[in-house]
Amino acid sequence: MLRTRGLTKDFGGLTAVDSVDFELGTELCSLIGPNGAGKTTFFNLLTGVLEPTDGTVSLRHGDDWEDITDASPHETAQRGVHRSYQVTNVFPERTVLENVRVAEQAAGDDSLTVWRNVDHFEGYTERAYAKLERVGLADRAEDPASTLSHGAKRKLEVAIALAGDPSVLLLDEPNAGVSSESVDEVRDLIRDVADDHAVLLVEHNMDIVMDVSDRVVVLHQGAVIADGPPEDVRANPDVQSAYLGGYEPGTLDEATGDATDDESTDSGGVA
Ligand SMILES: Nc1ncnc2c1ncn2[C@@H]1O[C@H](COP(=O)(O)OP(=O)(O)OP(=O)(O)O)[C@@H](O)[C@H]1O
Repeated sequence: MLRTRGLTKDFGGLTAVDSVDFELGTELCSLIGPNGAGKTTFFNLLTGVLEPTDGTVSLRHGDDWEDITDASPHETAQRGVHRSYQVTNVFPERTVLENVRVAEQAAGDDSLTVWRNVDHFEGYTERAYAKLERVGLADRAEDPASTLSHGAKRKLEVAIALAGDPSVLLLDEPNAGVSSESVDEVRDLIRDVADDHAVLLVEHNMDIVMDVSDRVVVLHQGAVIADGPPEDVRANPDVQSAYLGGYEPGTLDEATGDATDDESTDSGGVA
């Protein structure tokens, strides 16, 4: 679906992404690696947020590959590559439904009139509602987004990323800040959307990565050091020394240094 060849990004003297050859198929592929490995930079190159120093990004349409290296973020999204962000990206004062409807309109032909609330946008509303049903937020449709818990906000971000029916989903730490009670729900949602989308997931929670992934790619200092099924990657000595550091299932916080926040740190705090 999405392919890179020799993809490279230099920031001054630092090579953040180093000659990466990568191809995402119709699968759930996780991209892991230590802090600073280049994961976010790689996402930014795939989505046109950053221009590469070298290399190409291509998107598959049937038997053909379209070079989208120079496409803007908007053009990349229009071609069916959507992403969710590490940092919450919702309009807090708008309702949950409005947030998704705006994303549907932005993906459609009404991007200049996104906030107009008139009946002929019914189609967008219906499509937005369907996304909320998919992520399990239909009962919160009319609530302001600010009243959602961290976990529910993450689900809303996935619904926003689904708006416009992309073929490729790039999910950037969809579990960041999610309480331990909601982690399983978000994990199930990630697996569910992978049924009909090619998904590239950046995730620090190794239990989730090992559980949901069809394939795991490991970045270290901008380069791919391992690529394969989760069990092979977990057993790879290079990966163990660069990143996992003795990871055993159920011990992720010790392995990655990551922690999940309490839901109460969020503004709304609704479970
Ligand atoms: N705009 C920038 N200017 C200069 N250096 C940058 C810029 N963005 C990222 N870097 C550097 O590039 C390297 C890769 O950063 P990046 O954020 O892509 O890593 P990451 O794997 O996403 O890390 P994390 O897991 O902490 O999110 C880091 O050394 C970072 O400091």
